[in-house]
This record gives sequence, C-alpha cells and structure tokens, in this order.
Amino acid sequence: MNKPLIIGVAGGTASGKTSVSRILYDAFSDRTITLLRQDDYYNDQSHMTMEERIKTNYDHPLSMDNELLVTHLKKLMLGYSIEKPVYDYTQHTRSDVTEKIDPTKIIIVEGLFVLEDVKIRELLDIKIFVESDDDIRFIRRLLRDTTERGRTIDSVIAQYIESVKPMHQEFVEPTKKYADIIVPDGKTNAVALDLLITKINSILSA
Ligand SMILES: Nc1ncnc2c1ncn2[C@@H]1O[C@H](COP(=O)(O)OP(=O)(O)O)[C@@H](O)[C@H]1O
Ligand SMILES: O=c1ccn([C@@H]2O[C@H](COP(=O)(O)O)[C@@H](O)[C@H]2O)c(=O)[nH]1
Repeated sequence: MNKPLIIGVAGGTASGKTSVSRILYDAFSDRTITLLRQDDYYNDQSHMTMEERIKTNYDHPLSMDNELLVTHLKKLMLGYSIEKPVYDYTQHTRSDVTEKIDPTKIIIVEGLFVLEDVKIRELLDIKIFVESDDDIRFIRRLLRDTTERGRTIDSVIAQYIESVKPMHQEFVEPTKKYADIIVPDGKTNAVALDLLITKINSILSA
C-alpha cells in the first residue's frame, strides 16, 4: 500500500475542526478514509480521583498522549491496524473500550494541537487551521458542553477563563503560522472546502 495522505485539522475549541473534518471525510467516503480525533489521545487518567481529573488543564499540550498518537499514525502509515483509545469527556479519562482502525488511503487527524506538536506536524501532507471568532467559539462551547459533555454553565465559564482562553492564546493560535490554509468560519466556508477537496483529489489522482 502507498503511503496514506495525512491531513491535519487544527484550531481552537469549537472553531469547527470536527465539522470541517466530517465534510472532508464525507467527500471522500468512496475511498478508504479514517478520521482520528486528537481528543481520544488525552492522557489516560483512570488512576486519578474525579477531583484530581477536574483540576487537569485540558488545554495544555502536556495533557495529550501525543507519543501514542504519533505511534498510531506511523503504524497506519506502515499498513498496520491500531486499537484507538476512546475518550469519555464525562469521566475525564479514556473509556474501557478501544476501537480497531484499519489502514486507509486517507487519514484526517483533527485536534487543538496537531500543528503544535512537531512530531505530528512532520507527518502531515496538508495542514489546515480552522478559525472562528473567540466569542462565537465560546458561545458554541457553552451550548455544546452543557448539552453533550455533561457540564454546568458555571463550570464552562470558569474553565474558559482559567485555562481554555489563556492556553489557546499561548499554544493554539500561534500554530496558525504552520498551516497551508486557514479556513475562516469552518464548515460554512464553501469556497475553502471546495479548494481543499479539489487539492486532495489532485494529490490522490497524481
Ligand atoms: N460555521 C458554523 N456555524 C454554526 N455552528 C457551527 C459552525 N461550525 C461548528 N458549529 C457548531 O459548533 C459546535 C462545535 O463545532 P465542532 O466542529 O465540533 O468544533 P471543534 O471540533 O473545533 O470543537 C458544534 O455544535 C457545531 O455544530
Ligand atoms: O476531559 C476533558 C477533555 C477535554 N476537555 C476540553 O475539550 C476541548 C477540546 O475539544 P474540542 O472538541 O476541540 O473543543 C479542550 O478545550 C478541553 O478544555 C475537557 O473539558 N475535559
């Protein structure tokens, strides 16, 4: 099998990384394609109490097991299957299950720090940064985390002020400079998405 095409999708929380990745995934669903979420590679915290887990700074790169992510990407590149961890946001740790992922022609890897970590960055053929205004991202996150991730309004606000915002400014926003393409407004930016799909098609048919 030829080396897979690896596409990295970075951006701040609720910028639209998953939405953009999903659109690209659907556009190439006639090929073999995998979508890996860096969130599944948060450190395993099963040995910690819930109180300790709540105190973790999930917006610092050190909260990620990027070593495992890189190992998994390299295995997929060599044609081996992996057992991907599955993260449980409500428990702030990995769940008991893993998901078997087989090697595919295209791999999309999306997450806050996929452009921040040089070892991940080096593996990417196309580097995308999804950008949305901070206030819009905060509103989206508030809605999402209270409906889908079991959080209270107060906890979302406190976490945003204490860690999400400062870590975004320190570790996520600066990685925009590594992107091949910056996609403002994410999934609603039809022109940028069309350009990306055309480029991916041209690489695949080369
Ligand atoms: N361009 C957009 N317009 C409106 N809502 C959006 C847009 N992009 C994302 N959303 C919504 O915002 C939330 C977070 O989007 P998501 O793609 O999961 O972001 P991320 O993966 O960067 O955290 C989701 O509920 C999603 O439906
Ligand atoms: O246990 C956890 C793990 C992560 N988070 C938050 O999730 C976002 C990253 O996910 P996005 O889909 O990119 O928004 C990150 O900002 C962490 O703060 C969490 O709260 N708890």
